[in-house]
Parts: sequence; C-alpha cells; structure tokens
Amino acid sequence: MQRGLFFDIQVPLPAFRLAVRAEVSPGVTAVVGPSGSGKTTLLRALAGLTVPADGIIQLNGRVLFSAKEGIHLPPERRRVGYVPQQYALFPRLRVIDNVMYGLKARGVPRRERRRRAMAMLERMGIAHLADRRPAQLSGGEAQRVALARALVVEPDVLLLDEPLSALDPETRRQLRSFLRTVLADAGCPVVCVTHDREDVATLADAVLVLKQGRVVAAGSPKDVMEKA
Ligand SMILES: Nc1ncnc2c1ncn2[C@@H]1O[C@H](COP(=O)(O)OP(=O)(O)OP(=O)(O)O)[C@@H](O)[C@H]1O
Repeated sequence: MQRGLFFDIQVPLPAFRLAVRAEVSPGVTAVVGPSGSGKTTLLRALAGLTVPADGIIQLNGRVLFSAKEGIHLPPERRRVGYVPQQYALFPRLRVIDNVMYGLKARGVPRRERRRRAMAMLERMGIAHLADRRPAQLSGGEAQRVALARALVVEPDVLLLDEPLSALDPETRRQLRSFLRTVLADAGCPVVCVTHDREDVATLADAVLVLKQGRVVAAGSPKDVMEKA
C-alpha cells in the first residue's frame, strides 16, 4: 500500500480554478503563496469540507475522493486532523468536550473518549484547562486545544491553516518550538499553510508554492525560499 498523501484536484473558485497535484511525504510540507491563492480551499478539500469538481485524493492508498468513481468520504471517515485558521473551537463546550468531540463521530465509547482526551491534554501540557470554555483561554492555550482535538483521533495526515498567525510574537516563538516537537511526534504527514518565512525555515521539510490556484514551485525549503 502506498504511504503518504497524494492529490490531483480541481476546485472552481470565482476568480480562477484551483488545480493542484502533489505528493506529500511524511514530515511537514508548508503551503505558501499570496493571499487568495487557494491555500485554505486546498486544505478544506483535503479535509472533506469542500467537494472538488474533479480529481482524486488518496491517503496511504485509501481513496478519500474520486470524481470518476463517485467517492467522497465525509470528514470523520478520512482519518484527517484539521486545525482551521482561528481554531474554530466550539464556544459552548468545555475544553475536554471539544477534544472528545471527534472521537464521538468515530464511535469511540464515552469513557474511552474521556481517557484519550485527557491523555492528549496532558501531552499538550494543558490538562489543567480541561473544564474551561474557549473564551477563557489565551491564544496560545486555544491553539494547543485545537491541536489536541485534531491529534486525538490519531490522524493519518494533519492539516494546519496558519497555526501561529493569531498569536503575539512572543507566544508565536514559544509555540513554534512546541509545534516542532508535536509534529515530529505525530508520526504522520503534515500539511501546514503559512505565510511566515520563519515557520517554513523551522518547521518544514518541503514547500509547495501556490499562485492563483496553481503550484508554481515545489522543493526543499532552502531551494524554494531562496528563489522566492
Ligand atoms: N466559499 C467561497 N465562495 C466564494 N469564493 C471563495 C470561497 N472560498 C474562497 N473563495 C475565494 O477563492 C480564492 C481562494 O481563497 P482561499 O481562502 O483558498 O485563499 P488563501 O490562499 O487561503 O488566502 P489567505 O492567505 O488570505 O487565507 C479567493 O479569491 C477567495 O475569495
């Protein structure tokens, strides 16, 4: 079975058509590009939240989407962890319930959901926040909760949309180094949208550059960023 993520998809957008093809190997692939180039749309399509007009998405040899075969697995059946921009935590749910949420959709019994969610909060260093609501969290804490919620389902791929952009510079620095460790431990490929060169330099093993919905450059961070 082929490991990693492969996609070749087309999504029509008002101003252009997103048409991207790439193979994502284990490690962190940064997706960079100007505002409005289709980065978030790509992540949403991989997560199953946007349906491409055409193409295919395969994860570890499993078909998540195939226009030709009429396959479109819903998000909860993809084994994909998605951390959207601004994290999208459920405001009314406590931290622990936010983290347990994805396990429910996957049919994990309640006691086991709680156990796994607490273990993940401990791993993220935020077990003491389990009973708080999202409004009672700092930006850095909310980001850790969002990561915990994405990772608790043991995804086959992790999708991060501008994971550090909402944070102040000091918190961003701290979380970047924390994120580096978490991503190395996650053991799955990571696709990370960012506009921050520092993120690319410290986190990424590979880079894809999108422009107007097309991949205009791809390669190692050093090669790609030197030319950018
Ligand atoms: N649901 C939607 N309906 C209509 N247009 C959309 C929708 N989502 C995105 N677009 C448009 O598609 C284009 C790509 O948007 P997208 O959010 O994917 O870009 P991006 O590269 O993530 O941008 P940014 O860096 O600003 O977050 C933009 O022109 C945007 O206005």
